[in-house]
Amino acid sequence: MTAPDTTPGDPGILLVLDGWGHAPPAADNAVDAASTPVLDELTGRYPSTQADASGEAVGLLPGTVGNSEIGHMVIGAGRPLPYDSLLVQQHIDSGELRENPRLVSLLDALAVRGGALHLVGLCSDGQIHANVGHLSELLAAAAARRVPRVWIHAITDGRDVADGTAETYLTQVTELAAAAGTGAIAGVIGRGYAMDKAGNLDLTDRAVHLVADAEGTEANTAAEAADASDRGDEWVDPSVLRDAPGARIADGDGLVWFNFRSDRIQQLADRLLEHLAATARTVDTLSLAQYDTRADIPALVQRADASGGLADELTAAGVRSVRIAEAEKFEHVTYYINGRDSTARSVEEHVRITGPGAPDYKARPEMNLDQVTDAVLDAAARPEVDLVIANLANIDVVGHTGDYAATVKACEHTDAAVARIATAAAESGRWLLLVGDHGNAEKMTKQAPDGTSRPYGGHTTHPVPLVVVPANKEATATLPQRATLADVAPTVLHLLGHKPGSAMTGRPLL
Ligand SMILES: O=C(O)[C@@H](CO)OP(=O)(O)O
Ligand SMILES: [Mn+2]
Ligand SMILES: [Mn+2]
Repeated sequence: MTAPDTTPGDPGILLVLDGWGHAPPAADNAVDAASTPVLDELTGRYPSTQADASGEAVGLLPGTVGNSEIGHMVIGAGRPLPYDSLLVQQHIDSGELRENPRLVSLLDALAVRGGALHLVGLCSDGQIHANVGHLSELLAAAAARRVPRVWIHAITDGRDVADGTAETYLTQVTELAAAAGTGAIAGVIGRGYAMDKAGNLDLTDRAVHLVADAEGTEANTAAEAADASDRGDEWVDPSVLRDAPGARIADGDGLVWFNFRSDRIQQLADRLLEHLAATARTVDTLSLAQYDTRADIPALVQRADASGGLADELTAAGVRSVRIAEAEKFEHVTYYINGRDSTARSVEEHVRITGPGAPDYKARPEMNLDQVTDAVLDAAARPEVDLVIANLANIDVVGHTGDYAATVKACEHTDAAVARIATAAAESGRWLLLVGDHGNAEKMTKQAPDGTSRPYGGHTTHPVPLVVVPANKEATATLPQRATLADVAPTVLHLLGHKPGSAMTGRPLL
C-alpha cells in the first residue's frame, strides 16, 4: 500500500450498489455482460478492491450468502456483527434453544391444556430470512415436551433459492416432521403474499386467513398446492391441505414464528395477532429471533449489540448526513446502517423515494432511479451536508426477478446514475465511495436440489467491488488487495477527517 495522497477531511458520498457482486465473466454474469463504461472507468482508474460480504467476514455462518440487512449493518457498524441466523444456530448447537425457558413454558402449557402449536415460517434453506433446519429443532422440542398437535404453516420461497424448488423443500419439511415424530403441514402459501413488506394488506390478509382460519384453496398434498402455482414458488396461492382438519388457530393454542429476519414477516405477524385478538382468541406467541413488530413478541434469541457504529460516530462529531433510497431499500440506509436503531438523530435527514404502485421490475428495470439520483444531486449540492448515503436498488431488486436481460438493463441504468453522481461529486469537491452490500446479479443461475441448473435471482457468496474516487482526482493511493464490509465505516470516517470509532474493528482502507 503506497502512502495515501488523499486529503482527509472532505465531504463525501457513500453509494451502496445493492446486489453488486464480483465474479469472473460467465454466461450467467449479468454485471459483466452489461455495458457499464462509467463503473469500469472508475474501478480501473481509482483505488479499488474487492470486499468480502458473506459468511464469517460479516457475521454469518461460513459459506452463507450475504443479505441486505447484515450487509448494511456491517457497513454501518465497522465490525462484523453476529447475525440472527448465526446466533440461532449457536443456540441450537449448544442445546440452549430447546431448553429456552420461554419455549419450554409455552410447550409445557400446551401439553397441559391440550392446545396445538402452530409454526409459521419460510420453508427453504436460503438462509436470508429463514432456515428450515431451525424448524426441525422446534419440532424436536415440541415432541420432547409432548405437545399434542403441531401444525406447520409453510411459506414457499423461490427467491432466496431457485424457483421451482418449493416441492422439494415441502417434502423435506414432511420428512423433518416424521423424523421429529410430530408435526404436519396445515397449509401452504407463497412468500409474495405472506412476506409482503410494502403494506399491501390484501396480500397479507390472505395469509392471515389461511393461518388463523384455514381458509384457502383445498389441495390433497403440499406438493400439489405448490405445483398449482402458475406464477412460481413466490406466488403459491393460499392452500389448505385436506388431511389437516382442525388446523385453524383455536383459543389457547400457541404460535411460534421461525423466520429469523424480521422485515418481511413483521407485517403478517402484527396483522395475524390483531386478527386473533379481534376474534377473541388468546394465543401465546414467540418468535425465533427479535422482530420489529408493533406487538411485543418475546424472542427466543436476542439480537447482538450493534451500537458504536457510523451513526453514533457521526452524531457525536456533529456530521450532517442525508440518507436516500427508494422504498424497497429505505430502511437499509437508515435503520439497518444505524445498527437497527430507530432513534431520531438531528444530524440526519431521510429521503424516501416512491414511485408508481404495483411495480413490475422486469418491465421497469430503471425503477425510480432517476428520482433517487436527483435527490443525491440535490443533497450533494448543499454545502452544509457532509455526507450523502444512498442505495441504488436496481441491480438487486431486478436481479431478484431472475430475468437475465432485465438485470443487464438494471446494471446499465445504474451505470448511468453513477455517471451523474460522479460528476456531481467532482463538482462539489466530494469523494465518492462505491460498494456493493452482497452479490446477486453477477450470478443468475443456480443448481437446484435435483441437480438441474435454474434461473436464480437470489444472493451469492461473491465479494463486492469497492471503489474510492477521492475528492482529489489525481490521487493514486492503492487499496489492500482484499477488504471486508467492516472496513467501509472506518474508511468513510477517515475520508471525512475522523478516526474510526473505538467499537470498530475494520480499518480505513487509505
Ligand atoms: O428481498 C428480500 O427480502 C431479500 C431476499 O429475500 O433481499 P435483501 O436482503 O436484498 O433485502
Ligand atoms: Mn441488498
Ligand atoms: Mn436482495
